[in-house]
Amino acid sequence: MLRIAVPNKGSLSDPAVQLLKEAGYKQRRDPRELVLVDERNDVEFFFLRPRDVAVYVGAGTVDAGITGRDLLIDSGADAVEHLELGFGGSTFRYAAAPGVASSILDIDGKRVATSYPRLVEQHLASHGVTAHVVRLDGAVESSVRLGVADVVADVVSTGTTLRAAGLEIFGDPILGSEAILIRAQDAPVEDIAILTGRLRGVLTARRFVLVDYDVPSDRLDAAIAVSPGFEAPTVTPLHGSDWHAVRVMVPRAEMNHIMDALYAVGARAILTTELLAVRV
Ligand SMILES: Nc1ncnc2c1ncn2[C@@H]1O[C@H](COP(=O)(O)OP(=O)(O)OP(=O)(O)O)[C@@H](O)[C@H]1O
Ligand SMILES: O=P(O)(O)OC[C@H]1O[C@H](OP(=O)(O)OP(=O)(O)O)[C@H](O)[C@@H]1O
Ligand SMILES: [Mg+2]
Repeated sequence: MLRIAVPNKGSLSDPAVQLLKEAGYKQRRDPRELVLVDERNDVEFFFLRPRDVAVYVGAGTVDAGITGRDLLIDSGADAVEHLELGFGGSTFRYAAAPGVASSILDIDGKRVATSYPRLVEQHLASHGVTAHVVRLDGAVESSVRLGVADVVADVVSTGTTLRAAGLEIFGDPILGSEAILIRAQDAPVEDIAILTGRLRGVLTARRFVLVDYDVPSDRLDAAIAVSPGFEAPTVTPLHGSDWHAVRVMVPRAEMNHIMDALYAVGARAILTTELLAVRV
């Protein structure tokens, strides 16, 4: 039975559970459940602290897990990124009071507060900067006001928390992070092929929609040129007429522009449908 680690709390937990549900897996009803067996899919889910997911995967006690790229790097675990999951996006940045620092080199000799000490130590070392890293559990932004650090290094999403603490981002981003599926370094990729295929299927279904339209046969090539589709469009002659019906996968973000362009070349009865899951 495949063993998968899922974040039990924090920003990654709800979207991870939602993704697994859409991929056809059973998920827990009670947030106090620690383990859930999905017999039908031959998978066992372990609900773990997001920070600990990489530790278990690295130790090989679970086959794969969902975590953040920043958490994976900070864990130092022997696990590798397998698939980007398209949620939980953030950047990891340095910040300080205005005027204190403008580049990473200005951190030299200062105190840096963070909940991601390994990630920050690696980053400082790779730039030849020596600093004193102060490890905190959270609410890192308060460390400057409270006098335990000169600089913070933390997850930034909207930047609201930093602004509220009177801090300003400086230097280049340390990391761009998002939720990822990880696996043990030397675990066979085939073991998680079905899981990977299902997750990819949901991610593709979220990015694309299905567009159907009818088009006069002499406009067919022009219409196909507007949206060539994922591979090639499905084209069917309409009975007793010189029209064709076309079905094509279109990036969700382009959907309205493509519908406008199809209408302009003579397509009619243009319909867009949501996809639930896809195998390509
Ligand atoms: N706004 C955000 N705040 C914190 N983490 C975020 C945010 N957006 C995305 N993430 C990602 O979520 C992961 C951190 O999740 P984690 O559960 O450890 O912290 P959290 O969401 O801040 O929850 P907690 O309330 O336990 O601090 C990281 O991969 C981080 O990049
Ligand atoms: O850029 P923003 O949109 O403001 O989000 C980023 C903030 O959110 C998280 O804190 P969280 O609320 O999880 O508290 P914590 O620091 O105790 O983890 C993170 O650690 C940052 O502080
Ligand atoms: Mg947090």
